[in-house]
Amino acid sequence: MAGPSGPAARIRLIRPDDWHLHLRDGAVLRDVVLDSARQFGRAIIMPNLKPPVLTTADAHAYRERVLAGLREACERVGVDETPSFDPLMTLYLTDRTTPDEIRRARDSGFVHGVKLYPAGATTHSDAGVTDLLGQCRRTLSAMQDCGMPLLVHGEVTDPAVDLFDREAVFIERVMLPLRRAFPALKVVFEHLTTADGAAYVTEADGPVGATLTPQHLLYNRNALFKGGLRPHWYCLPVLKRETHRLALLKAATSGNPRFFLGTDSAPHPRGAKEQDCGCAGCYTARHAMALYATAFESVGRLDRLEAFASLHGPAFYGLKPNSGSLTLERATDPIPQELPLGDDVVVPLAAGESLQWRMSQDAC
Ligand SMILES: NC(=O)N[C@@H](CC(=O)O)C(=O)O
Ligand SMILES: [Zn+2]
Ligand SMILES: [Zn+2]
Repeated sequence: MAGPSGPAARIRLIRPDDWHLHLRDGAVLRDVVLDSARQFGRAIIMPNLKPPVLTTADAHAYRERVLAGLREACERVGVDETPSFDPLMTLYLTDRTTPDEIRRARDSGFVHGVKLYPAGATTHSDAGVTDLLGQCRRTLSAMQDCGMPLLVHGEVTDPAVDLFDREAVFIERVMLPLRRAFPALKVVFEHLTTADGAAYVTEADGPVGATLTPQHLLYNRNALFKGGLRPHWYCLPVLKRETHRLALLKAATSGNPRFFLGTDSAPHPRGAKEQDCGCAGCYTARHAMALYATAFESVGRLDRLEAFASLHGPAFYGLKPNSGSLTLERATDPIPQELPLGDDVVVPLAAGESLQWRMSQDAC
């Protein structure tokens, strides 16, 4: 492992986990799942399918499809041994999720979180919650009692609030009242994008954590408009100003165990992004660890990557770190212009750019 500033040719980490991942379903799932399983021992699998993953039974069926998709993907590309990959499932919280469903989820052992999508906030969120403390009190209370984390897309949907302010306003309008009402509820502020969010998570009392994506650590909102409109840099919450990026990078590399890795890798077919009303979501799974290593190295903190990627997440979720390892080596490979995605293609984040790291071939 490199010291705070020493240039290393290789870095070996405890096998990391991805605490925020969209795998989708069907042929798309089969095309993306191996990208994650090659690097990560486990991933929190987001439930925003169409229709969403509402019940423990839905989550069980989806988990089986993920595992079958991984086996098929390995066969197709001729991987001898399927990488060990544990999909940690989640339920999609609605106004109608019951306390009984929460207890069933907890008893299942394979559901590790319940996801709050404020209705209308992001991709496939129309079935989401309309009024968290008005509609979901009993369910939140059951979650608090049985230690089930609430995973939060932290943006208000009020059209009167500027898009770039929606995370900061969410803290005031939703997070603070939620944490006052349920101080022992475990909450993950997903894909944090602002200095306000980083300060909140750092200072909040009680069990609060946050995931950070590679795009929010590496890029600011200029990337959306570099030489023209760039749909493949568009995700929600949207990229912010440079001051916010620097605050997020500081949080990620601080060693504070509340901050951990969550790619939010969210594949959309090229055509769904390059159109009048393009979808939100960046595809980062293929190069995830190389992207994070590039971000950490930019501030001379490769020595903090392992804790962020492999230790803080399991500690928050009450799990052990993985037993295997992952090796990254220096490289200057360009990110491909596109990758297969079902009967279409996906354009990965930063397509055409060169990274400084790649996963070592003997790593999986
Ligand atoms: N992040 C995104 O921009 N999109 C995600 C949804 C989400 O995580 O909000 C997706 O499912 O495409
Ligand atoms: Zn989200
Ligand atoms: Zn997401």
